[in-house]
Amino acid sequence: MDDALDEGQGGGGTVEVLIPLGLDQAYSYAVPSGLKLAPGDVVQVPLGPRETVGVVWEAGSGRGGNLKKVVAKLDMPPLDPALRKLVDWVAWYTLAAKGSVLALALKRPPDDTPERPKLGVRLAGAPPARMTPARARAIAAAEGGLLIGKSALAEAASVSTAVIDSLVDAGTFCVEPLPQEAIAARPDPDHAIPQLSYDQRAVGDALADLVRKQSWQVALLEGVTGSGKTEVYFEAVAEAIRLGRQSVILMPEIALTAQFIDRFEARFGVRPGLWHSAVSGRRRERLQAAIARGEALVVAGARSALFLPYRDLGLIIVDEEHEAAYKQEDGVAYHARDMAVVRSKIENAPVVLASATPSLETRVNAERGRYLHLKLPERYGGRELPTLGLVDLRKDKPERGRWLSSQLIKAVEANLEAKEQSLLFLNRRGYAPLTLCRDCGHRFQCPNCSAWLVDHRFRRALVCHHCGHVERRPHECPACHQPESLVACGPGVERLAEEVATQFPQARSIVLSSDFPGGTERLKQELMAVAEGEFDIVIGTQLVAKGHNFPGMTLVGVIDADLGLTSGDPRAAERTFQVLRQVTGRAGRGEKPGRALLQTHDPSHPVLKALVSGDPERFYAAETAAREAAGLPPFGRLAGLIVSANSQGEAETHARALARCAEAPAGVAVLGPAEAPLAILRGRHRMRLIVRTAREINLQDYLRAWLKRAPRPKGSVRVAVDVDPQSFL
Ligand SMILES: Nc1ncnc2c1ncn2[C@@H]1O[C@H](COP(=O)(O)OP(=O)(O)OP(=O)(O)O)[C@@H](O)[C@H]1O
Ligand SMILES: [Zn+2]
Repeated sequence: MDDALDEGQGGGGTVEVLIPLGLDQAYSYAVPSGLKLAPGDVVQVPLGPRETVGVVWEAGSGRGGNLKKVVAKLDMPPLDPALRKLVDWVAWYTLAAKGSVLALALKRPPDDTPERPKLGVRLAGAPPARMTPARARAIAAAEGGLLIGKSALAEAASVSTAVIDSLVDAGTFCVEPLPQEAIAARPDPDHAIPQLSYDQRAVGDALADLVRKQSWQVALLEGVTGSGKTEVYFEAVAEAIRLGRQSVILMPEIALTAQFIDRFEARFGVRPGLWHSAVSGRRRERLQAAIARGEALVVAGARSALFLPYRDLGLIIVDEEHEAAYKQEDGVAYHARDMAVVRSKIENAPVVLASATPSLETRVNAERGRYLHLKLPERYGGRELPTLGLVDLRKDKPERGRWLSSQLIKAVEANLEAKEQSLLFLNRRGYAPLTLCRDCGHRFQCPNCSAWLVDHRFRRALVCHHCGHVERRPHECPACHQPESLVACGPGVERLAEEVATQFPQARSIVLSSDFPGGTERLKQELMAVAEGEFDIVIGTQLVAKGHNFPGMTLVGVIDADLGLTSGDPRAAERTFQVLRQVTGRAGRGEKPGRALLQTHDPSHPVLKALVSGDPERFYAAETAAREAAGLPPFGRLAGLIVSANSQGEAETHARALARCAEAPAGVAVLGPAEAPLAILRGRHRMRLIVRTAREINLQDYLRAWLKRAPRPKGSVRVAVDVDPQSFL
């Protein structure tokens, strides 16, 4: 730098700064003299009338000229080259603006609720005037004057926390804040070494080897439900800890339950660093800093944990890699599993994709030798996989307005008799998916979307599952004003619960669904209560399908195995296979063997036949052949373009203009435009185009060139590109 140059000339040269907004390019700024900047530095820069945060993406070539100047360098860890490369890569792949991708990496956790210090109690004063056995136990447990968490003390003394409170009131105990929990205590790889089975040991060793090699490799860990995949990938995590390198375990948000954390703690002695939306902003901020310093050795998080500033990432694990929840649907449409593979390559580290039902893409990669294929074909402890049977609903027909076949009812009764748990699975929230007027046929539709409103009795409302629109369920039909004429059509979990209560009045039953008040905290409690055997019958949506361990569960009844097979979505068969295999895999994980009954109107459907045969190879082979024949992923590439606008006319005009300037060289097919299956969403009209190309065609280049030729969207028109679409609505 030449300090002699006068400031107005931008004595410090220039830098290209990327701003975390929907902009694709970095902007040039002058560097004030005296300020030293390097790529990755986080800076404050003027943007229009305001100032904003940005990241130095590269050194500039020019001399300041009349450029605006960088205001300051912020005291934040710089984005290292690996993370910058990931941002560039994700933007290239998804066609999202680079600034939008940067926002994922630079996002500061919300500055929300301050971390509440947890309170503990300590023995401080004289015993209370009135002594009870419970009080005496609590005092005895607090002997020695240590500061103990209130609930921990209550548990140790087997008293309720009310007893502790009463002793605080009496002055026997005093209350003090507990010392702040360490955000990233060092896990001990040898805290509790498990006794692995022969198979588990072989796979665990292979994974630990990959970590030791410190080079890039994708491994598919395919193990049947209950085979101990978690136990086994913990071996790889342990190895990374021994080497002092960081690991990240990605999970679908909902799988980050108390059960997982407890297992981690039992294995490593401390909790992992947790990164998901329910963790307070302050905690996440501290964790982020600890990650950047390399102190947090293991992070368990939802998909956004992929963009954290790891200092020395030595291992990535993607648990339940087949989960659709890994695909972000709004904003930057990235698939966290695929981007995890990208990040592991950039970091030169192994990545483990774990699942009992891998995605077809991953399966094919493993079969063709691109990924290492590690298998756990048996359940741990010699337990058998559940036996699966179909119930033909055409022959064993439930009564009108009911959904349990006589075979399923008998099976549940037998289970109640034997004091074993049953799970009834129905992937439909609410009471009924459709409400109509018996007299005039009026149906309740969302005013903003082309979707029926779902009756939610617990909430006393009709709800749109796409935009969240809520209205009261009226007493009369709004069209013909006939009172009491509205009828519910079809089943939801709430309605099934009603049937269960009538059918099995003596049973303790519970509905588990994501839309009840109380959020994830309540759900965690409920899942725990189920695992502890407090309920006989569990009624649940796909939330209960995976990752949970209910030792007393021996029967799974699938109410509607056909649901999802008829959607016309190219992944319908795969999705159904996965969810049904996962949910039936909840049965028989404890001492007793399990079984599952699947109710269907189409018992000869290939997906159901493959499931019942117990031979997943049969399904994968047939589905692989079908995809190959149709040129669908992973044998071809796919992208969806959604053109949306405030009016049908605008959306259609633009979609047609877009289609007209599409080229179709050999190996490229452009389908549409057609109305999207969800033709109106949140008041916006939607048209869809699909691009399918051969594998060797560079889909991203093709799309970019096309969009460049195409007319700019005007007025309310927006074009959203979705590479590797998972949802086809
Ligand atoms: N080596 C082992 N020693 C003791 N317990 C084990 C061992 N391996 C597995 N288990 C137990 O078996 C059960 C199933 O293991 P785990 O949850 O890891 O299986 P999974 O393959 O992840 O199953 P799913 O795919 O259904 O989630 C757990 O309760 C786990 O603690
Ligand atoms: Zn809606």
